[in-house]
Amino acid sequence: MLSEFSEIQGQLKVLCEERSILLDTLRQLEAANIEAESSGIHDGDYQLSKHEYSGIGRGKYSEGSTTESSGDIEKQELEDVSDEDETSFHDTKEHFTEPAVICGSVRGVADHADNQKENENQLDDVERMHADKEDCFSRYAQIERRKKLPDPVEKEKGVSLWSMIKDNVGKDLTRVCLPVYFNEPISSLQKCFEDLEYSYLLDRAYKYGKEGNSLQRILNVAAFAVSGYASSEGRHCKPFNPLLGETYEADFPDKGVRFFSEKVSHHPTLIACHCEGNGWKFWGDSNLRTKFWGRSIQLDPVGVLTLEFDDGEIFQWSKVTTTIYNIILGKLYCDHHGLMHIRGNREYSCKLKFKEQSILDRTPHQVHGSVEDLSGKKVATLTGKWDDCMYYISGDFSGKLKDCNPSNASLLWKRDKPPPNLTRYNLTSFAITLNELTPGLQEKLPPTDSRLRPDQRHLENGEYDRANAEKQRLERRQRMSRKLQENGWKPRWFHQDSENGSFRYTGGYWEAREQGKWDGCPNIFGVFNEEFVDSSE
Ligand SMILES: CC(C)CCC[C@@H](C)[C@H]1CC[C@H]2[C@@H]3CC=C4C[C@@H](O)CC[C@]4(C)[C@H]3CC[C@]12C
Repeated sequence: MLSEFSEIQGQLKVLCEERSILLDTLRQLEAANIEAESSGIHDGDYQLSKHEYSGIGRGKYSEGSTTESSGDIEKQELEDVSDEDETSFHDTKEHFTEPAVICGSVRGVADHADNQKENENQLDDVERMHADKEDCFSRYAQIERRKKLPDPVEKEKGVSLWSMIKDNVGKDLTRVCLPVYFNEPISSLQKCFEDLEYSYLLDRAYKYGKEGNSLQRILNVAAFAVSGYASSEGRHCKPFNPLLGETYEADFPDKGVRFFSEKVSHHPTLIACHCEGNGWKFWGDSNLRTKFWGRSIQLDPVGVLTLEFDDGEIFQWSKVTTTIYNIILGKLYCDHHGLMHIRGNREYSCKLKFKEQSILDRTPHQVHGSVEDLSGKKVATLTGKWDDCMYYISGDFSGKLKDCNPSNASLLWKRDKPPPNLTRYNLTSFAITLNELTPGLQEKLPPTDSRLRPDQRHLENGEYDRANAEKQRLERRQRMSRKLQENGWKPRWFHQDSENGSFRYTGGYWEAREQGKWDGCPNIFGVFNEEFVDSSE
């Protein structure tokens, strides 16, 4: 009896050890994967062997360790774990050439922020704003875009990350690939464009500024800066990490914008973007610094976003911190928190605080802030939620935010309703259109466009096995990227400023597209010489 007991005890011990090894592996995989994907988003093999891996003495990944390791060190270590690497995310920057139709009358939507008397009723505001939006849209070309993703060819599989790792126990853990099932059918190049969903706010800001209402201009810019976060609510899958040199174009005359992005570096992962609208240009590039906290992962975007109006007014800001919670157990969700300072080169600047969600918080996702003039005087107060709407009220209400409620404030932005029949990706109606090959588009695209990436296309079609096979093939290719870069590879459409290191669009993409001249755009998704990959590793 006793010996039986001690035998069971022994078995239990072994099981416990095995469990902790598994948990550890899981964490490393997740951290490396997030790191890899979030900015540029990669997927890849995780070379656990490189990172010393043993059940005992798991160091920084041990459960409950909340000591923050320095971002850089952490990143370095994560880089070692995964061959694929880093995380950088978007920035957006671009130009447009012909100023097109300018959105029509703004019909005094809360036109006089400076006019304290104006206490517009919320409903009125929404109606007016919608009329205003409609007005903008009717002046832009109407384009038929899809309303839903294709129906999946194969049945969805209930793969859990845990079962994936469990199945790999005893096998060579040095080369475990996360299946495509954890991805959403969007690349991070496309995800950058999601920030432009509410670009009509910039059209409106341009118009107000032109009419001499600079306060309304900055209020709409602030609403725009917040609106980019709305689509992240309920999204639990990782975007595809583009291959080095992968590009994405979005010609949306129906929104009056033209957007372009390119993955400009693989080590570290960097994406540069450039967008042109009517009367404005928006660009940026950024990298994500990742900190792993055990149960959560913190992403700190590095880099500056720039918005330039054709009349010379410029605004610059950086994105706030994003934390992804419950990466191991529980329901995964993300929160955005920190201070966003929108600096203008003229009269006004704006400070927005994204409040960190706390367990007891009954109203999460809050954003509050104020617009200041050159003397530092607060001239308007902003309040709202990043996943819902933003309001403003003239004057300084920052101390008494309760008075700044929707009944006496004016609406600046309201999020669009989610599409019917949500899939497990929870894409917004806008995101659903981003990977679509509209009729006639394929012939015009360069061979580097994200829409042509086979694994992403297969995932979108719900062909999971084919998607996985292609993903593994492209990941092998991705492994030569470091070598390529060391050998002097340069981005095709952006150049790096030697002073501040930021990437600016060099121009010429749309012109090349016009002529169908894609010289110097390699077939990055095609067949490649595997021998080269192996020798370059
Ligand atoms: C498999 C599981 C563990 C991973 C799920 C990860 C999802 C939730 C992560 C992966 C990459 C992340 C994105 C990476 C970069 C940015 C840019 C930042 O300025 C806003 C948040 C945003 C848009 C993140 C939102 C959350 C995100 C989509």
